[in-house]
Amino acid sequence: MKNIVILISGRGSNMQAIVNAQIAGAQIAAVISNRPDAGGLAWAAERGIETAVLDHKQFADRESFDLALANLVDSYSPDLLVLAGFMRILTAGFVNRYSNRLINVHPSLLPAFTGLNTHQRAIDEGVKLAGCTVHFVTAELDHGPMIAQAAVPVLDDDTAETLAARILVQEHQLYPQAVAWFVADQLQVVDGKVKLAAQVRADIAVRAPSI
Ligand SMILES: Nc1nc2c(c(=O)[nH]1)N[C@@H](CN(C=O)c1ccc(C(=O)N[C@@H](CCC(=O)O)C(=O)O)cc1)CN2
Ligand SMILES: NCC(=O)N[C@@H]1O[C@H](COP(=O)([O-])[O-])[C@@H](O)[C@H]1O
Repeated sequence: MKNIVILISGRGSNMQAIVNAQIAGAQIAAVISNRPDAGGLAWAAERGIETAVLDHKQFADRESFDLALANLVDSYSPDLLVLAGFMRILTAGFVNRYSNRLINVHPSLLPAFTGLNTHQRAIDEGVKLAGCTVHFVTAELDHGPMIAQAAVPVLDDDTAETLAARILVQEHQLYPQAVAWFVADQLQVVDGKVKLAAQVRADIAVRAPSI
């Protein structure tokens, strides 16, 4: 059984999708928010999942918040730390504690549109495809090794809200799948890129057919 801790900042719809997926081999140890008013906290608590709040506004700086957050997270002995609508940029010190076991879902087709307001920026740029990316988190914002992506069309009459809603449907399918791959040890980071274990075996077979 792998322990999963999920960090949220708001409604937590991706957290809900992961919980509802009832992933074999996964146990949601806790849901933690940096915002006391995060709607996802009540949703998780109503389902018997342990919740906690660490209000970033109560800390003098990012480093002290991240240190307290790491101590809280580590109290649940996570095998995997999942960012699900978590809206704080994490320090290198925090990220490096969870190398290759810290993931995030970002609402764009990375490397396009890192940061915030991705939907409006995609519309403003006139792109015809948008989507979401699940990736390992590194110190450099939204630049970690990508695990999976899903694309949706951008329609002429899209608003940021309509595009966000279309992408969210894909997030709710993609993120639980990515978590399930991690829990089943199907993910490997090779030269900074993520390969599914089966694909890694296939790649080796192609390069060395004599094996
Ligand atoms: N070191 C990293 N930290 C985080 C990453 C990452 O890849 N590396 N991913 C983000 C998630 N994210 C986009 O997917 C993201 C979240 C928050 C922000 C941001 O600018 N936050 C502001 C506050 C915004 C707010 O409170 O509404 C801030 O932290 O000052 C950008 C991108 C999670 N962290
Ligand atoms: N940069 C992080 C970011 O923008 N994350 C995005 O927040 C939305 C709400 O998530 P939620 O419904 O799971 O709380 C989701 O679209 C997620 O991709």
